[in-house]
Amino acid sequence: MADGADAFCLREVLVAFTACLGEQREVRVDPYLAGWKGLIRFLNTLGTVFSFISKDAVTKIQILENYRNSDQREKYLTVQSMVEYELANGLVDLKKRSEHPDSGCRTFLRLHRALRWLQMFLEGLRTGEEDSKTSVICSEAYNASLANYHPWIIRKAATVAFYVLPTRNTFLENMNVGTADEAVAMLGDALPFICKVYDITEELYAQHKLLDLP
Ligand SMILES: CCCCCCCCCCCCC/C=C/[C@@H](O)[C@H](COP(=O)(O)O)NC(=O)CCCCCCCCCCCCCCC
Repeated sequence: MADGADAFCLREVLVAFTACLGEQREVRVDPYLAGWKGLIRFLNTLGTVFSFISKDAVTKIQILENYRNSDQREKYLTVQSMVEYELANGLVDLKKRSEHPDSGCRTFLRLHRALRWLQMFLEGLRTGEEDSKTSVICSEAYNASLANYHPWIIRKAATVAFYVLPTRNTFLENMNVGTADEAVAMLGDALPFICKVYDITEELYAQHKLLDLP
């Protein structure tokens, strides 16, 4: 992977997720999307077999960025303000996708579910044996999280794609933060922030009964 301005760096991604957390437990949307964009850049270096995943993620990021660039941008500054604004104005399809198929709330929920996968995957990488298979860590994380929301055909395609992932140490060394051990140390520092972002969002969505948005 080249060392150009676009090269993936784990540090930047983790800093972005850390920057999501506000003092009042608010979750800021811009750094959240920046974190995902960094991850997608990395995903794109892993091969075209992952294109169907990155395309879907990019579409969702774009929907949320469009809200952030619209006249209502302030309402989408944090997940909390987005939920409040969209619910108060009837902008969320609660039972079936119809008038508001791409609400901020349902779109963010898809990334939120993927964040659970990320959390489990990074934790698996952090605690895994040196020569363990990234594909196994990845499928275990996937099966315990996102897979529950995907139809059979997507689960199948994702599982096939995971096979091409390199071994754990090569994967960690590709993160551009030094040795595999250094990457592990950085994951240890950053994972609590990712967990916190996940937990706060989960609690907010549960409180408003939004966890099953179509
Ligand atoms: C390192 C290998 C990365 C493997 C990625 C594992 C996640 C597998 C996700 C498979 C998603 C398949 C694409 C389609 C999904 C949609 O059907 C589905 C539902 O959307 P809908 O309700 O609008 O129809 N969409 C979703 O669930 C959102 C998926 C978003 C996935 C983002 C994954 C980004 C992965 C970035 C990996 C980078 C790893 C770097 C580690 C430091």
